[in-house]
This record gives sequence, C-alpha cells and structure tokens, in this order.
Amino acid sequence: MMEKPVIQLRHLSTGYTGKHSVIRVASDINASVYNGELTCLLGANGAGKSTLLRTLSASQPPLAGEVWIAGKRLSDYADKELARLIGIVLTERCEVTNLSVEELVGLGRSPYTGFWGTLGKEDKRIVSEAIQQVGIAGLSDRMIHTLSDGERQKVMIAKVLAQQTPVILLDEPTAFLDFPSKVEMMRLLRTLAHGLDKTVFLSTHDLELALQIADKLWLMDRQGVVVGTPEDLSLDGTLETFFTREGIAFDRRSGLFRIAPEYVRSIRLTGEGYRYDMVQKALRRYAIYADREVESEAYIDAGSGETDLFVWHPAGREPVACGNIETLLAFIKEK
Ligand SMILES: Nc1ncnc2c1ncn2[C@@H]1O[C@H](COP(=O)(O)OP(=O)(O)OP(=O)(O)O)[C@@H](O)[C@H]1O
Repeated sequence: MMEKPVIQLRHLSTGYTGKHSVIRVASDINASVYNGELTCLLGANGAGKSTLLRTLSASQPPLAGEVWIAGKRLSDYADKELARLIGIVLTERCEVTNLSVEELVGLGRSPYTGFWGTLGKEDKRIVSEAIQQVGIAGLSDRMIHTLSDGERQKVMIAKVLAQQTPVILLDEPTAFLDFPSKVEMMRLLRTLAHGLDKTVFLSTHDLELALQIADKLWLMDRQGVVVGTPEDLSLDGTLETFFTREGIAFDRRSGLFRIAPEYVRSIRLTGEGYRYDMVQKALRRYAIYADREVESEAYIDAGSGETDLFVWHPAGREPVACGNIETLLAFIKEK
C-alpha cells in the first residue's frame, strides 16, 4: 500500500530576495516526503540543503511554488499550529546562556504549555525521556554554554524530541558527533520514523551512513532533486554519477563508495579470511593490487586462522616472516 505523502513540494523554488536582486538556489522542485520513513537529503556544499529545510519549516518564504504539509498549505498554518506539527533543528549556533540542559529541552514543551509555562508532571517525564534517548542523561543539570559542540547538538535534538511533533526536520544533525554517536543518532531517528510513524527529513554529509540507513535519499544539485531508495539509485546509476569524482569509486556490490586506488604494482596474495582481506586493504593504500589470481614470482602469504605470521616471499630470496602488517609493509615497500 502506498503511504500518503506528509510533505509535498509543488513547483517549489527556493532562494533569497535581496534589496536589488533575487538569488535563486533551487528551481521547480516536485517531490514528496512520507511518514514512517527516514529521508536523507544529500548534496555538495552550497547545493541548497539548508535553504530547503528553512523553506520547509516556514523559516523563510519560497520564491515560487508551494509546500503542502499534512494536506494544507504551509503558508496557511498559524504559528501555534506549526509548533505542534513541525520540529526543526537548524545548524545556527544557539546563543542561549544561563539555561541548563533540562531547561532548554523543557522549552520543547512550550507549544503545549505556553512559552513561560510551567511544566507539568507529564511534560517533565517527556523531557527526561528525550534527554535519555539522545544519551545525555548525565548532563541534565549542566549549563548549555559549558557543553561541547556535539553535546549541544544532542541537546537541540532532545529538545525537538520533547516537542513531539509528527514532522521532524534536521539540518546536519550528525555534523559534530563522534562516529558511534552519529550511528546512534541515525538509528534513533529511524526508530522514530519506523516505530512512531513520524516523518523525519534531514540533511547530512555522512554519505556512508545515509546509504545504509535512509529509507529514501534526496540527491540535490543545481539541476534539481532526484529521489529514491539508496538501492534503486544504485541500480539506475544515479548514485554513481552523482558522487563519483576522481579518486572516488562506487562499489556496486555493496552500494557504497570508497577511495579509488590507482594501482602501480600487483603481487600474488595467498591465505584466507580476515587476514587475507586486511593485507589486501593495507596494500591498496600503497597502490599495490594483491590477489590470489595475480601471477607473480614474489608473493605474500597472509596465513589463515592457525598462524599469526605473515610471510613475504621475495623473488629468488629467503622468505621473511612478519608478526604484523606494519612489518610486512616495511619489507614490501623496501623493494
Ligand atoms: N542569506 C543568504 N542570502 C543569500 N544567499 C544565501 C544566503 N544563505 C545562503 N545563501 C546561498 O545559497 C546557496 C545554498 O546555501 P545552503 O546553505 O542552502 O547550502 P547547503 O546545501 O546547506 O550547503 P552546506 O552543505 O555547505 O551546508 C549558497 O550558494 C549560499 O551561498
């Protein structure tokens, strides 16, 4: 069954109106975002991701066209209604000082309590749950201005969770996070979409993560937007053309990108499993193609589970046993 789109962009053009000119960033976008899905917006620096997110959250007006949310024009919503419909985390550094983490996340409840409203018992429970969910329970009493960038980012996301809106828009929510936190955050956002049927739309430069976790990708450039599942966009070649540059190669088997090697040498590699793969990976970094299919007199034995030695067999000389890949590399590069 096809879901109904929650957000619809109809002939949407985004950009900025200056005193004497109009700067058009994106033109005539027609696309939809669905509930129950995590949608990731990808595109180069300056492609217009933040501009689009600000337009979708009514923080800036479209240059032309319309945004429809939950069956109604965005421009027809009253501010109060919007605050219960859309939660947004933008990248602008928040300037609040003199607020604790708990108080700032508590502001997420303001659509329900009034801005200076006191939090009831249920509000407090929701706030503390949001703080738990982003993994910063230990920071509840800390003042915002004493936090690291990543910690502050988590607080802003907790605030939007506490707002409990059906639509959540986030501009680069993973930007300042360490790798495990990036993965955690993406998984949390996906859980909100899949488990609570929310509409989650975020921009990111974490391509590898987005390719693995997003239900839908939006690929944005000056030509417009292409939308699809990561796998469909792999199969039809869109991903490959969108991201492949000199030095970046698309691996069709995994549907992921890697640094493209330019091999200058090849060596036969024997052995098995994880050890074989790791030797192959290390040599790729030195532009050496190593594989069991290569026909060369010199060869490397990566061993198997039973041995913990890597043996380098140079052509016409005695073999050298190495305890780790670092030592092995030293011998091979020596040649
Ligand atoms: N206030 C503004 N007035 C005029 N032009 C702007 C304004 N803000 C951004 N732009 C321009 O609009 C274009 C899109 O910017 P935007 O911030 O949306 O890109 P982005 O895809 O989010 O980039 P990044 O990945 O670097 O964050 C850029 O060329 C930028 O210079």
